[in-house]
Amino acid sequence: MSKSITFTIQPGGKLCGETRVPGDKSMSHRSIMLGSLAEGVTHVTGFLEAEDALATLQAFRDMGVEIEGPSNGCVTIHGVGKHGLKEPKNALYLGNSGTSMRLLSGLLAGQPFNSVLTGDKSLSGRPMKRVTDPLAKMGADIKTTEQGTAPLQITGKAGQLTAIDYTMPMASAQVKSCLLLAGMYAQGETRVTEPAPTRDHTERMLAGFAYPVTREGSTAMISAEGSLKAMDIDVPSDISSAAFFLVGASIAPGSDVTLKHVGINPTRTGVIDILRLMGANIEVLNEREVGGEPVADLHVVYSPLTGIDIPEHLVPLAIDEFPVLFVAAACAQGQTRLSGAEELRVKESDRIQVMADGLLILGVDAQPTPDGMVIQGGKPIGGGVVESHGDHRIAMSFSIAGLRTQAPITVLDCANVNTSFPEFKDLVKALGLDLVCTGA
Ligand SMILES: O=C(O)C1=C[C@@H](OP(=O)(O)O)[C@@H](O)[C@H](O)C1
Ligand SMILES: C=C(OP(=O)(O)O)C(=O)O
Repeated sequence: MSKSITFTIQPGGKLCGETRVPGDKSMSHRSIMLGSLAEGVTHVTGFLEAEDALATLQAFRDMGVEIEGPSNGCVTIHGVGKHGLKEPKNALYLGNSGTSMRLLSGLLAGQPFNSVLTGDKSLSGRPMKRVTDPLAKMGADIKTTEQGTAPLQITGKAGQLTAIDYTMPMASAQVKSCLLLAGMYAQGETRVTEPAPTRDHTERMLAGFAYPVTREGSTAMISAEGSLKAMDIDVPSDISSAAFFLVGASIAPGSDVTLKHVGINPTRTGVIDILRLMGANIEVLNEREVGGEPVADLHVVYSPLTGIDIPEHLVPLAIDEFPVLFVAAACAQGQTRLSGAEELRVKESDRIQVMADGLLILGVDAQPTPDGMVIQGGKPIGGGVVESHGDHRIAMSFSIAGLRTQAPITVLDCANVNTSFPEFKDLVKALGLDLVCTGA
């Protein structure tokens, strides 16, 4: 991947029009995983054709699953059944994708073959003990580096995993999903309790594939009793990608944007709640249910924002949206304070430090704290050159900031936008952002 892609944004634009952002990344990963384990043929539409989801797709091809596509978001998966995966010939390379690595570690722990999971520089620095420790309690054998990072060397323990009753120390859908997938191969009932609600796409999709998974309060439960029946999946647009337009339209006077067919699962809509608390004008229209997931069109019109103390219960429900919410805070009158979000430090980059560094370059008073940020907003924002640190959400967030800076902003190292949203620059330009992409 080239490091030399640069986005340069001229100030003063606004966003107007209608668009459909690409498919949900979390659901795209899970559609490949569960479709591969199902009996029969699963058809997926709306699949996210971006590097992270494609890494998952390639990993299952490497384990012998026949997968057609993707073509225009359509993927056909010829499921091999719960016990049909084959030993991959080489290490499974998962690129930048934490979701792929953590969910696969659980799934592969109980297979009758060994496997190795690797990733790029960013993924190779992210904590994996959060999955390998509870998996070890189930009888898994997974070696990490001394720092608890990838590569993960998995010795398959088919028939030897036992269920655990585990309370997660952090609110993580990746850890929960990893353990539920391991629980499909473990003796007894695996119980995973979350300290706060996290995205529940794994549970919903398992139920869609007719695999028994139950819930008691904050505990999800699964066992090895069951099989997956192929189904058709329509992946809605990713609210995490829609978030760039929700913030962009909210901060740029004259904006008026409609985002079609967005997934509004309540475990994902923290960004709407937070923006509304700040004074944003967002309407949720045409609510419907598609394949077990709520979907709607979102209409957002410019509205002056005010700083708030972000309620901590909303943090896991907006976890990937904080980089762009920091941009909203920089444009909001008064102080915005985020706490309880230390997880942001272990994403594709340290999203607290990297955003604070970039905002300071633009002249925004942004004070990082161990678990969040305090931003004094509402003052004029300058231009300048900021680094994305190879993190897709940082690159797109600073591009959106260009709607309100007083001079051009240049965002370096933007190739990683392909991780989750390759169409970003085209869609945002079509709605009115003056963005020029240079480099190759
Ligand atoms: O389960 C998922 O698909 C994801 C869960 C979240 O990570 P954590 O579970 O580490 O919070 C999120 O940040 C990530 O982008 C996708
Ligand atoms: C954190 C993210 O993804 P992952 O953990 O799958 O790399 C993200 O997309 O913002």
